[in-house]
Amino acid sequence: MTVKIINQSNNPLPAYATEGSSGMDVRAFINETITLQPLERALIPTGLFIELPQGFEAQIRPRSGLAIKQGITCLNTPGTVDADYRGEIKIILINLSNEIQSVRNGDRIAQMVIQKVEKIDWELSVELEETERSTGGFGSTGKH
Ligand SMILES: O=c1ccn([C@H]2C[C@H](O)[C@@H](COP(=O)(O)OP(=O)(O)OP(=O)(O)O)O2)c(=O)[nH]1
Ligand SMILES: [Mg+2]
Repeated sequence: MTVKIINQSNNPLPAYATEGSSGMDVRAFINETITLQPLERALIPTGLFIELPQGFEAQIRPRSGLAIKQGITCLNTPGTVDADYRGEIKIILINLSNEIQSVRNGDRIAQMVIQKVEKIDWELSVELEETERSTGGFGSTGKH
């Protein structure tokens, strides 16, 4: 499947790092280095605009390396890019470390996973089918 993309940045297009990668790494498109204080968040531009077909979404997910090395993650993970969104894709990063962190132009700050999405119609009911779990949740299946 091909998807239309506009790239207003000076960075390469989001790309799968390996043949088996689920996500394409997405790069920051910024004029100046952004510094994030502990617990500070920032909306980081990418310079990217996409045209997804109906029935798909793009998820914006954190990168594990950034999370473990720098404590940087996506605040709204997984971010949802709707199929009908035509604006610039932006990444909401937050610094969950105790140190000041920097984001530079071209840094791979997140990854984008393209997913199929089902849409449904509600069938308003007063009763639901019984199951083994029934209404049990929140640790109801055991102690460990
Ligand atoms: O990490 C993200 C998440 C969302 N978006 C864009 C695409 C998405 O289609 C739009 C709206 O996102 P969302 O539905 O999560 O935000 P909202 O607060 O519900 O805004 P809206 O009322 O515009 O739907 O913002 C991004 O660029 N990056
Ligand atoms: Mg919304």
